[in-house]
Amino acid sequence: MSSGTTRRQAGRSGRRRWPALLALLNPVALYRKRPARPDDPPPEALIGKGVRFVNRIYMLRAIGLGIGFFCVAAGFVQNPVDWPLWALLVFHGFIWPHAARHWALRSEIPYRAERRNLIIDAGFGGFWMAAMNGNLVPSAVIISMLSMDNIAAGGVRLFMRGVWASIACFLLGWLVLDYRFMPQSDIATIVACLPMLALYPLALGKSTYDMSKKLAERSREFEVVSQMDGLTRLFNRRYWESLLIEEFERCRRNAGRSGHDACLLLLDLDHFKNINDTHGHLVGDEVLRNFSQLLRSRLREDDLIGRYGGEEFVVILRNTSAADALLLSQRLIDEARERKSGDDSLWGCTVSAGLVPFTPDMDAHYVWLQRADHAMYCAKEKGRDCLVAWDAGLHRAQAKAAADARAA
Ligand SMILES: Nc1nc2c(ncn2[C@@H]2O[C@H](COP(=O)(O)OP(=O)(O)OP(=O)(O)O)[C@@H](O)[C@H]2O)c(=O)[nH]1
Repeated sequence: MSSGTTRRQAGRSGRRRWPALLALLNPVALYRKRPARPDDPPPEALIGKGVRFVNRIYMLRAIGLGIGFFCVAAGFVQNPVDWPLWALLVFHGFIWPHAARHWALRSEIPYRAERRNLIIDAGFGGFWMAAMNGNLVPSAVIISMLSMDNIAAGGVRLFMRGVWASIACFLLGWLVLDYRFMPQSDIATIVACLPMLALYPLALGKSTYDMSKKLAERSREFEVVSQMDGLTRLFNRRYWESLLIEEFERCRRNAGRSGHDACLLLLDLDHFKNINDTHGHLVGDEVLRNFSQLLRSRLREDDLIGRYGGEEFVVILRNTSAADALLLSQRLIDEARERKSGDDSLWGCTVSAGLVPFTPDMDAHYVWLQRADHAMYCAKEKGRDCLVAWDAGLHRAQAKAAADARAA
């Protein structure tokens, strides 16, 4: 891309950003209900959402307003006020946190109600500034703590809404109370603000840390779930193929070195459709789960087992020689057959399998897979319930079949 194009694009996106920034300075736009976007969840999906958010903010609010009480109280001692303001301060410091939580939890959408409570907090902050006649230290401490809350809870938009709420309530306080600008803070007031300065950021930091830890755990869980097949809890095809590519590259790098062999095993349940048709899909699912369990119990941790499709399973036998892989695969097929007369957990299903050791002549990982597929189909053709290992003869047969297909 030319630098001219880049500059033009940057200019365009910059131009688009300006209205958004200006909207943050416009209280009418900030408080106007945002038009619904196509990817918004339906309103009914929001009902009951945000309980954890409410509880988290409750804890912070109880600590913050409890300590903040002493900041404002010190301001009131320095510049005395009438008892209704003291009563309002006691309410805000010690009753409001519980009332706000109760109110939010009883709302249809607790998350939204809690955001509203945060704006009310910011409004109180502005009002206390006016009530303290602009006493500088407590005003700055309270406003910065409330802003920290709002930006942490709802980003710049909630922060700016809070700023406007603070300004409005400051002006209201100015009009209602006999406001005189007295910014000097005496030493007692400054000392009373210190606990808030020291403790509140700690509480907010701890709460943010706990939340990010939980988020990291969630994203790890999601990652694991996205790699798994839901029914069998084996790797799903997409993830397993990525492992196959890695293994293929590893084998290519180590080609010729002993102890770095790997084999690919493709297993398919025979006449599985009959199980579904005769006993129903639930029994079919049970057979798939039982067979996965058999694979898991007989293979090593190191082997990478995946569900390739409906009743097809794939295994990368890592660091396994062709001779060992042959023995192991044959044992699996025998065990599946023996279950017919044993616990019958496979409902009489037998297994056909194709086995292909890695060889350096393979150009790409899918050649390995194609060969395994071909070997497995040869096992089906041989009458099922058996293992076919890839060898030069099969290679020639496949090459001939491919040439015939091309000629036809
Ligand atoms: N119960 C269940 N059945 C599935 C699932 N996925 C695929 N199937 C079924 O597996 C069956 C596979 O049938 P076919 O491909 O004809 O294979 P087959 O009956 O095993 O025949 P051969 O492979 O030739 O021995 C189909 O009926 C699919 O509907 C699943 O998750 N659960």
